[in-house]
Amino acid sequence: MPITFQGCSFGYRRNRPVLHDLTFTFPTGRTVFLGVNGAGKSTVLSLAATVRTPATGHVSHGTLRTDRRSDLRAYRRRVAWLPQQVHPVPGLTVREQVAYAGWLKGMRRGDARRQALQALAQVEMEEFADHRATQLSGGQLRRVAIAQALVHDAEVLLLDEPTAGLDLRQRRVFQDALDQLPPHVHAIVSTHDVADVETDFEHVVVLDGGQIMFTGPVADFLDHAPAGTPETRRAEEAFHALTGPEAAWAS
Ligand SMILES: Nc1ncnc2c1ncn2[C@@H]1O[C@H](COP(=O)(O)OP(=O)(O)OP(=O)(O)O)[C@@H](O)[C@H]1O
Repeated sequence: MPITFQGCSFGYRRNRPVLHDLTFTFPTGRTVFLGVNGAGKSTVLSLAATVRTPATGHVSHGTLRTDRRSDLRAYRRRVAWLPQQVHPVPGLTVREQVAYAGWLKGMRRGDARRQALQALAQVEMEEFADHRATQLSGGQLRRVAIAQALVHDAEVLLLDEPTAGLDLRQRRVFQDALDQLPPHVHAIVSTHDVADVETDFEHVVVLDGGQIMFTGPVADFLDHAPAGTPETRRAEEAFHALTGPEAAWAS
């Protein structure tokens, strides 16, 4: 089941609105979420994660709506969120931090501890399970945060720049973890890295100035690159064609 935005508007205090009456359904499967700095990607993901509340409208997953208090608990169990800023929890080991994330999502303590090890293995961090989370490098901490998103059986993963700061090998490990998700689990991954869009994702969503400029399969996205663009630059050029000055003018 997809995540749907219905008439969502949102602005940070006193600033001009970031989203205005956004109505949009994210594709299912593995979706890459693109946009220039400040386009509104993190804002969209945080609304879908119920970390922020839209001024108007709501987000839904199936019949569950974020504006119905009685739905919130069940909605949050279905949705996992990896924020851009990741913080270690002082005093907790890596395994405890991941298990804690699962417990917050309603898992039993024992299940959360067991699943935490499995999630850490998915990001090659099991050897750090007993280390203090505060002693990790930035990239290691990000991998722990990915494990936090994977630990409970969410149906939608909202991952905000999960590979920022990861080395090439760990980017591949992350991608393998995405590839191994069960078919009913959907991932929305925001990134500035368009190089591997074709191999790693099924769908593309492009946001610009809080508006959806494109949504569709990767092949259709790549078709926006000007004719004659070399294969290796098609994703980048397609992105520029959709978000460049002319695209902004046309909208
Ligand atoms: N906490 C905040 N307070 C005020 N304004 C904010 C805050 N967070 C984001 N903004 C503003 O909201 C707009 C959208 O920001 P957002 O972080 O959602 O974009 P983004 O596409 O995720 O950008 P990036 O790629 O740089 O992470 C920007 O103009 C930004 O300056």
